[in-house]
Amino acid sequence: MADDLFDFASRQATPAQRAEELRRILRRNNDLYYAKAAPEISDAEYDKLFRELEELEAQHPELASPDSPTHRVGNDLTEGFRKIGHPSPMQSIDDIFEKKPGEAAHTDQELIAFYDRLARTLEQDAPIVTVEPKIDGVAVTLMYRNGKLEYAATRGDGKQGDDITANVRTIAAIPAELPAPAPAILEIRGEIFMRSEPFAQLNAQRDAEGLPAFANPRNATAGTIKLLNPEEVAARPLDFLAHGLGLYEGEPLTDASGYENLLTRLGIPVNRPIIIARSLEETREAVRTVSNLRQTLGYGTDGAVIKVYDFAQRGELGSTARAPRWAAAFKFLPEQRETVLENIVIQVGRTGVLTPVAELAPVPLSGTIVSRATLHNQDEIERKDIRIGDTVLVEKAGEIIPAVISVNKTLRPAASEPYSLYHAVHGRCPSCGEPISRFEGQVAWRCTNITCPAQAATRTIHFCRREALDIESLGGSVAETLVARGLIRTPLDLFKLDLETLGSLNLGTDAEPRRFGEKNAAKALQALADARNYPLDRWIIAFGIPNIGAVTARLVATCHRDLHDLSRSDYLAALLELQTMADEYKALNPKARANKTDDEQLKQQRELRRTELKETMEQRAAEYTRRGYLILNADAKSSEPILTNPVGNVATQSLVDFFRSHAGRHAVEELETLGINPSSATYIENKNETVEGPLSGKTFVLTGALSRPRPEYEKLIAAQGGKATGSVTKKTDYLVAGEGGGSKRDKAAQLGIPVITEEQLLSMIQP
Ligand SMILES: NC(=O)c1ccc[n+]([C@@H]2O[C@H](COP(=O)([O-])OP(=O)(O)OC[C@H]3O[C@@H](n4cnc5c(N)ncnc54)[C@H](O)[C@@H]3O)[C@@H](O)[C@H]2O)c1
Ligand SMILES: [Zn+2]
Repeated sequence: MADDLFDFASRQATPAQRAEELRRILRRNNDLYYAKAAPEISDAEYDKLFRELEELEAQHPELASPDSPTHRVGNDLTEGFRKIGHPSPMQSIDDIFEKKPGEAAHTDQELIAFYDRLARTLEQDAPIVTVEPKIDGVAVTLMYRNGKLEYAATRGDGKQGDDITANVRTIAAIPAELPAPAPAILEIRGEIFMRSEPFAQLNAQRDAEGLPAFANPRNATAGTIKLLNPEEVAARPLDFLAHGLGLYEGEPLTDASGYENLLTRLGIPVNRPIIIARSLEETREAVRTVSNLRQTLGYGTDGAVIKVYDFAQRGELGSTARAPRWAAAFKFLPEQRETVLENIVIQVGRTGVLTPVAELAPVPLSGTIVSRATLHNQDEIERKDIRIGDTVLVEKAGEIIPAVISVNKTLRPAASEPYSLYHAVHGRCPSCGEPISRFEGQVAWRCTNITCPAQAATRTIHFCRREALDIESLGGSVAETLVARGLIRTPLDLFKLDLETLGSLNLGTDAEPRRFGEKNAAKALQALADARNYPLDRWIIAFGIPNIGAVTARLVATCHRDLHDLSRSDYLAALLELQTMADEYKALNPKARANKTDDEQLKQQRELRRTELKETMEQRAAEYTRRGYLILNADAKSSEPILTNPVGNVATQSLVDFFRSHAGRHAVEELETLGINPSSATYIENKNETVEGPLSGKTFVLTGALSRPRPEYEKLIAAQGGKATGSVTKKTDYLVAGEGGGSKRDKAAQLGIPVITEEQLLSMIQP
């Protein structure tokens, strides 16, 4: 199958290897989908991998394992939320597919098998089931005690979930109180989701504010219910529908109709329609009915849920660790079509991300004519080997933007070439012509130019944020308008605005003008005047340099006097040079297998180079080690120089790149012209001298196996006024020893230096 994800790997690997690989991929995508609400692959792709693993585990029972993703529900637990134990587990639902993609025959085969299994287990020819739309949202449980909403929780790991009560209280569809007589205990299971129309409005609004759009309503919902500020949640169009029951104490409930009636009386919105089917044929028909209703429901659905009608029969069927045996989710196939990919164009988004977009020969798909599809990023293009001129399979599922699923390689033109986004744009941003780059650990190519026209509004909004220069009255839609009306091209242009221009700025339309006003303008200009004197770290944040957050910005500000100093930083240059030398030193290690040789001359040459490198490193680092800006010491065993870069290699590179880039240099020059040179409020000339603490004047040596990395202890000791050195001498006050550490222990014993444990060290800091 040409569109098989990772099919190359599957042909090479043994079943055990493939199972491990699939589990790894599924776990990663579970985390992206449930905990981070930012999936990277489509549900259909996920389902295919999941099914492959299920089949593999069925064929090779020895490979089965209870912690395989096939035996667990995906885990959405996140930090920052109280955990709530579920009185009965919140489960998933087993999928059944219409047919395998590309397979014409066997339609409904899995549905028939499911129904047969129900009939057999229940010893009944035609068990009654219900069929209802499967809502593509986020599962939630609502606990009502004596008619009052006690808490709301996510599914979590199935056993316990995150307490999202405060957020759920903002959802209008969920009653806080139920009309009497209410059951003593009523635990409602249901779905929080967004309807298509308000979702589209939300995205339009985000786009106007320069925020990234949500890929689909489910992601938007999953992200929203995990926001820490309920006020923000209240502004999002969340909705709710009930579809299940947890703990219950009240008038007896025996079946799906009783449940539906009870909830209707209590004013809890129920997912409808719930079609009752009394035979296999009726079930198949009901599934078709739900499928045909899809376009009219007003919310995204990816299937129909089939459930046994009678509650006693549900009990009889029971459940597995992951899902009930009395229910199944019939997954609809998303509509797919083949067409020719005529060209790939690169769009520069408002945040600087370069997105490849396919231009297609127009095809009708799910009710619209599709002529463009997102290709996501270079990695996706490579993974699917998509080339210009290819015949591709395009899919549109729900409201998601059309996507290219696979390539029909049998129709590939002979002259086609692999596609490279980087080469297509000659390594430069199509909007501003500056070099593009990739962030550590991210797949997207970006333009990081602070003066890129495509990003003017987003950059200005960022520049004005509270954590940056706190000019919030000029952020948001005001920044948009300033850019749209050509009054600013870059954030720095803000400093050139005058009272009259800003005051008469029209925030409305030509027909309905709305002036920014003199009073607001005066306040904004005052905020800009204040910003001129804000400390260096806030300016570093304002520049929006890749990989630089508030913590790094603050750290960098302690090592530089002002922007002028930072923009020509020898310290950052030294860190990069030292890292390069340390890497070369390591690469020449004679003990490394790659360096095994009998060539004595070569060995000598390498040794010479290593000595030279070590000396150069020590010289280059000298000033900064003395000032406590970095640590360079030797590994006890190999005497390999170890560089501890407190800024981090990636961040260091990012900063250096920024200030060396055309755009960065230009920004610094422009600030100079404007008479702005932000200075550091936290600059420390010599970090070794200034720190006073419980360890002041004490010298430590670390040895043996410690529970934390050694550099971490070194930092800790330095932060408390102490000093950590590499070898035991008369000047050493304490040897901190974990397990092992033989020679240093001997030396300490010889010199009568006390040997202490990690715990003793920590208690010296915090008795
Ligand atoms: N794209 C990705 O990277 C990725 C990663 C993980 C999971 N997924 C998707 O999630 C699915 C697995 O997620 P899951 O375990 O939550 O299962 P699921 O979403 O397929 O089905 C179970 C859930 O359906 C919900 N539901 C909606 N309507 C319902 C109704 N009418 N009746 C009963 N329940 C209803 C319930 O909340 C229940 O928890 C996969 O099949 C895949 O499509 C995608
Ligand atoms: Zn650009």
